[in-house]
Amino acid sequence: MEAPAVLLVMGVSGSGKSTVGALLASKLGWKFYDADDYHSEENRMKMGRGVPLSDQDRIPWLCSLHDILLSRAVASGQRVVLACSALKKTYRDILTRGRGAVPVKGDESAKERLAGEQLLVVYLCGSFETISRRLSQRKGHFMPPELLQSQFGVLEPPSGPENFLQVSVDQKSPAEIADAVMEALQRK
Ligand SMILES: Nc1ncnc2c1ncn2[C@@H]1O[C@H](COP(=O)(O)OP(=O)(O)O)[C@@H](O)[C@H]1O
Ligand SMILES: O=C(O)[C@H](O)[C@@H](O)[C@H](O)[C@H](O)COP(=O)(O)O
Repeated sequence: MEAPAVLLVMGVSGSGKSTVGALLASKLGWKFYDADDYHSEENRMKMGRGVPLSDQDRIPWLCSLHDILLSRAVASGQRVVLACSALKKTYRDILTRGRGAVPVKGDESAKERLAGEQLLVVYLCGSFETISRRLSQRKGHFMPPELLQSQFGVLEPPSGPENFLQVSVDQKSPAEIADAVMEALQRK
């Protein structure tokens, strides 16, 4: 398999995406982006009021993550770790291929799309109990812990043919999770 240019660290709120993603980027020497930093003010306010985002709220955000971070970075030879909830398969498809999933002949933007194999999904899975406990202890974040149930409701864990690794976060520290991902990357 071609080495991935992008690691997409995904999972529900509180699964450890930001913490583990930053650790992985530092181990790999890759650029780290946190999708939370790219939400519109409306999206942040909505989540802050305890209302889950809809597809309509998420799709423009995911398209811009594809356009401004992933396709541009990969086209310029950068390697990137992106922490992003990416809860549904269609959201991951948008991150990988942008708004149009299928390249259109004569469409110049097609060359900026990422081949599926260039993106490896790192799925951080964990129990509601563990993640909810961690979220209730997290300070200074706009996402209210009450939205966790809806995140599990929307979650579509990756499955074949998606290019992914799955790591359980229940019994491991962030450093142990990052080490497990690094080992799995070496085996790929
Ligand atoms: N494996 C872990 N073990 C213990 N605490 C963790 C672990 N991963 C993350 N945390 C803590 O849980 C909270 C949520 O982690 P965070 O990285 O913000 O998750 P996310 O980015 O997925 O919302 C933070 O306070 C973080 O320090
Ligand atoms: O699609 C969504 O509903 C949001 O992106 C959500 O999944 C994300 O989790 C928030 O941005 C909170 O940020 P944390 O994941 O860092 O808690």
